Amino acid sequence: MSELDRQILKTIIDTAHDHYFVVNADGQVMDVSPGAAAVYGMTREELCAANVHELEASGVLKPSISLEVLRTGRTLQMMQLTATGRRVVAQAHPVFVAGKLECVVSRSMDLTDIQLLQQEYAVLQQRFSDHLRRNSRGGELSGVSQAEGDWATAGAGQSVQATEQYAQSQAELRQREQSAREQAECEDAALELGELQVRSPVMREIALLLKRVAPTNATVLMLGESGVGKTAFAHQLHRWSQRADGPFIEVNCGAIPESLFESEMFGYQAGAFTGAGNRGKAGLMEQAEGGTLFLDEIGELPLATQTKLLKVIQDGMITRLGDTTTRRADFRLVVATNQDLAARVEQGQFRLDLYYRINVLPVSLPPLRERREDIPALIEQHLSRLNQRHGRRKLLDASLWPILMRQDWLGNIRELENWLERAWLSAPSDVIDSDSVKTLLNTCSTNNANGLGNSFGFSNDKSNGIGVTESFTTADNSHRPNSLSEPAAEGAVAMPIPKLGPNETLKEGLARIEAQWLREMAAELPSTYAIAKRAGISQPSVVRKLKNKLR
Ligand SMILES: Nc1ncnc2c1ncn2[C@@H]1O[C@H](COP(=O)(O)OP(=O)(O)OP(=O)(O)O)[C@@H](O)[C@H]1O
Repeated sequence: MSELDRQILKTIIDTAHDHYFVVNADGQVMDVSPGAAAVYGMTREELCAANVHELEASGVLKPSISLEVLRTGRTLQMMQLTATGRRVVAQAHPVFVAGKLECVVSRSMDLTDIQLLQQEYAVLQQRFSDHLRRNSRGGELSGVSQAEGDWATAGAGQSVQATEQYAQSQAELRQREQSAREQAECEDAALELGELQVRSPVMREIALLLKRVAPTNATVLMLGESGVGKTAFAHQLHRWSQRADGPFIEVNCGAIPESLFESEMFGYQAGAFTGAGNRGKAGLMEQAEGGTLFLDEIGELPLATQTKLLKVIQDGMITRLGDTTTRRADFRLVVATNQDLAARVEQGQFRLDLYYRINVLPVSLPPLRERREDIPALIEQHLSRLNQRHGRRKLLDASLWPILMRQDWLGNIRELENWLERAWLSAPSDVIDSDSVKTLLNTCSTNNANGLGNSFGFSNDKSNGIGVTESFTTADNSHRPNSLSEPAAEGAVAMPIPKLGPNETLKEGLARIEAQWLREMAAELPSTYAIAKRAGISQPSVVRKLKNKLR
């Protein structure tokens, strides 16, 4: 390479917006671009004297993409979190000379600034439209608003003033952004959320509300679809409450047979019934003494059982089966359901008086598709759990993030976790990329036309080998998956949209398809637990659906 070529290359690297890393086959850093220093929190000289093994071990590179490329010999792209807290998307390419991997060139782009700019842009746009609205109302502009209006509509002669004002407004925005970040950090610390990932404003509001009501003894009713986190938040409510040192007793109302409800919940005296034994047993309500009793799937309780539960709630007393003495019920009641209890009351399937008793503090947890901001943190947390559990360190390729963010996750967080586990297990290497989970991508649920479909809602971009949405035709159903419990065959990713019957409503059509799915799964899978796992819903929901739909 001539001196001129070298200088041209150096100028390109030194002045490029992206940051470059060049690493030799042993992982020794050969060169970095000057901008990399700020992103990785070390000087260029320090970085050039280091080895990527050390940089990864000390947390400067989380993870080192160059190491992955040295291991796999393949081009990779992934998200990195740097030691200075910046999020970058890194791309690394192996360089082969005569078939031998000689070095890795990686290029990273700092997304933190882009995100900041997007936020600034949104705020500026908002200001601009506010300004237009004020103007169109013909109102007088006040001092500050006048300035805002001026830069937004400045003509050529006012450009210097407009630029200064723009710079000032940017500084203000940065300051606001910083204090919002600090406030969020303070809130997190105050909330002590433990394992719970709560990023979306709506979930932060809910968490704050729950923390506020935790010290009271008020009954909380958790509402929301299956898998949204009702149990997880009930548990957190208990941890925040003054009963945190007491037990948290979780009861799945859908899983207790009606005939056993009383003995399970209230307990029994010695000899109360055949087989009761001679020592008696404390019921679940007694076991919850000093703590929290969490009744999940409360909508599943039969009417007769609802009456017995209501009596305990009203009287605050428990009587064991076969006993004459009563004991004080000392627990905080938290209940949950994914059903529309008000509708069940109207249909005569749920007691109105019990409904009022439990509907003291209703808290609705929105489905994951309505708070997609929570998805990245949930994925990161579960991935790190899986890595810990299996003693490996698999990573998610950056190309998968937007795909996973787009999914509707009809089974909510449970489905997301199950999917991730399957992806983790299916990926042959330490990088989970769209190639290694190609068939699995079809098994994510999405809110497509039939609302139940397992086709992945990609665009028609086939270039990445996964974005195919065409339906099967009757003439070509050779790609159709054989069964619902198996992922679709490679290359076949969409299901045909079933037609509604001539007089069938949408609701009836959906129920018919759901029943058909369940029938097929019940025939193929060994247990309701296996069906629940496959369908991404809870096991009691499966039992209830099988009972209702297959009648
Ligand atoms: N905010 C969260 N952060 C981290 N994990 C969560 C969060 N919310 C829920 N999860 C996890 O998602 C999974 C499903 O949550 P959970 O069992 O609480 O849902 P649910 O609404 O009670 O479901 P069901 O109605 O089917 O009983 C669990 O593994 C839980 O730990």
